[in-house]
Amino acid sequence: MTATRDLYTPDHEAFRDTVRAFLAKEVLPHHARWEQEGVVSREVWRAAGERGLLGLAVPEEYGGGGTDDFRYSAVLIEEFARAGASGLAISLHNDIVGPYLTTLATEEQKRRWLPGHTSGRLVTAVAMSEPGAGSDLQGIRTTATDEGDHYLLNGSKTFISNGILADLVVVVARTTPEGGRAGQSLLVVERGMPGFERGRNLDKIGQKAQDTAELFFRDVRVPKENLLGEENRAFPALMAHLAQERLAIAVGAAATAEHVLGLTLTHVKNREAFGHPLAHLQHVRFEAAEMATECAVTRGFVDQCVLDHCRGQLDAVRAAMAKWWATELQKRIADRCLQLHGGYGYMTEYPVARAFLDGRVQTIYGGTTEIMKEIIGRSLLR
Ligand SMILES: Cc1cc2nc3c(=O)[nH]c(=O)nc-3n(C[C@H](O)[C@H](O)[C@H](O)COP(=O)(O)OP(=O)(O)OC[C@H]3O[C@@H](n4cnc5c(N)ncnc54)[C@H](O)[C@@H]3O)c2cc1C
Repeated sequence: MTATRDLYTPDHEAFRDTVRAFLAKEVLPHHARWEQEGVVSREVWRAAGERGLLGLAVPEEYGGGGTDDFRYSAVLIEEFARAGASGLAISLHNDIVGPYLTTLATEEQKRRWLPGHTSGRLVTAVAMSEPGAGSDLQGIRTTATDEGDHYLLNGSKTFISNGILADLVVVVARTTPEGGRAGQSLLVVERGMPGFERGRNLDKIGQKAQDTAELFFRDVRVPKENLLGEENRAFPALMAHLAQERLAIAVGAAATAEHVLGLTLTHVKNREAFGHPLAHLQHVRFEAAEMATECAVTRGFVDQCVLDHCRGQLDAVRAAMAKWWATELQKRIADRCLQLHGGYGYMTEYPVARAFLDGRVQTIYGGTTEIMKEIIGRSLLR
């Protein structure tokens, strides 16, 4: 079933070995405990930094990997997906927050934040969503009022990944009341700033080891030195990075779908009913055939998008296509594979059950399937 992939070189595959070794030693032995605790340890972030897995795209002078080759990120994401290691939000840190810091930060800010980002000393998050604004980010109500040498930040955010552990949070706030999209800015809020408080670690149906939290800002004095990029220019900055965020999610979705299918093929070969392995049933063979075909077609498109992204040619529309298609596929495959496991599929000790639960959010965060279709539809019917 495995097709040859032209995407990776031996160097990428060597990096894959590093990631696998890290997962086997530092992540998987602890994951069940983290799921109970609702959060991963700080030590695992440090360990990831020591192994060179953080800040792959950050220049070496700040302790990063110094590569602009997104395929290394793709390898990392694939291996985390295959391991079912949904607790450590490493792709969020590397592929989503990282680019804001590397492309928008001043030299002084880079020196302040990037060494911690790459060593795992500073866990990062991005806070856009609010109780009243998710898909429609124009509705953001968090305000940052100019007070001379600082902004006074007020408002709240919700569903923020790494929300409990984060030491640096890139917050989208309104700096111009009537500016619409044009009136928003990015501020970096640091752990310990007076008035910055965390709410509950939210109780989710999946990704149990991942901390997802509400954040509250009450008269937080954010120094002007913590403005990231230009004032009132958050929207173009967000748009510039969304394609990579969506591609990263699509890469994980394609890898998870393949992995879950692989587990299921093994299960139906071993599980007997009516005197034969389930795999002898034509229905099961057709299920397997359809799913394997869908995975293979998806893999081709997602790999092409990764290559396009490496060449600087992935546009928002194709990233949206990859995101909605691959995550909807992941959802369908997890559901069908769970069914083929029968009652065992409903037991959380089985990886297929966890994949079903952990993967459900993939069609929601990073822009919902419906918003992806809006982006694509608009581009076609403008
Ligand atoms: C586990 C988890 C982690 C997250 N991590 C982060 C994070 O780190 N940082 C962050 O900022 N946010 C994060 N989010 C928030 C996430 O990005 C939002 O949940 C998502 O964008 C959807 O917004 P919403 O929940 O407000 O839903 P809504 O916007 O209220 O949407 C509800 C439904 O309406 C549909 N809908 C909305 N508008 C349209 C439209 N124009 N056309 C058609 N249908 C539409 C949506 O597709 C959806 O089905 C996270 C969410 C979850 C669940």
